[in-house]
Amino acid sequence: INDGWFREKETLWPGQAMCLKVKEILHVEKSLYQDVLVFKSETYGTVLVLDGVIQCTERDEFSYQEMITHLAMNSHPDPRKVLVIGGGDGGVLREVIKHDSVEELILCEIDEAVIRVSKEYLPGMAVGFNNDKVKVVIGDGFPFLADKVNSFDVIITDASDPVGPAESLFQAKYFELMRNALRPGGIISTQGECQWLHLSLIKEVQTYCRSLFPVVEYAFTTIPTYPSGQIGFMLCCLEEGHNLRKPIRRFTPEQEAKLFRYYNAEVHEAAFVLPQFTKNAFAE
Ligand SMILES: NCCCN[C@H]1CC[C@H](N)CC1
Repeated sequence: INDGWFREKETLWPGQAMCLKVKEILHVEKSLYQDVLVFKSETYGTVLVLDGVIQCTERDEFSYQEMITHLAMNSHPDPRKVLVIGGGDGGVLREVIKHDSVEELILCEIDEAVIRVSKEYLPGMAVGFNNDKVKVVIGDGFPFLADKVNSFDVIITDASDPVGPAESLFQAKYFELMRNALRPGGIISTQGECQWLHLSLIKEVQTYCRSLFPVVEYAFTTIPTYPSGQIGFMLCCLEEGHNLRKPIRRFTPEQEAKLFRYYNAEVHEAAFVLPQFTKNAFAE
């Protein structure tokens, strides 16, 4: 941070950097896994930064949290057992519990500092922890999944980027573990990076997902403070021929107006409509 601006300089998006004007630095810490920074921005509310990368801001986090969650949850007929890998800020938990069908919700986060800091500085996201359906495990999602079989209806991997603690969550083996942990008809939704920046990585992930799942789709959402203003999701389903592009469960427009700020049934469908350059890359 200099001259009062935070600059998100990162080799994963060379030659560009998102800047946010800083009002006040709230917390700086070196956790067991990463550098943790929380600051109050001038125009995006409180911001959580891990290893110099923006994870969420109060003003636009809902776009990512709602889409990574409801694209999967509304594609499943009756999601009862849900697992979140990562997601220590609590935002995905807040979204999952909007579905009454959920009986058991486990969150496996490697870094307790993220949960602690989110509870202190991001109450609007950490609200997800205040629910008796939620069970929190502090640990690495990779070994956590290693002994899970036929256990979850939906698995959401709310990861940071594939450098640092989340690196293993982008490997083929990890997707195999998620597949084995799913119950029949299970669905996974993972942080799928950005088509403007990481098309080769997305293609790589898509290729090994296609070797593991009968249905694999990429969707994306707009979010101002992520690199290039948008982020994608890889959605996979174990059920042959299942069309993930249309929600099979939906809330009424009145419920959507009350429950969401980004997601709705039309946005669900629109999220899978891809620009030609991405379609061309995926067809190669
Ligand atoms: N719930 C926290 C979201 C983490 N998602 C990622 C953060 C870092 C970004 N470059 C990509 C999305």
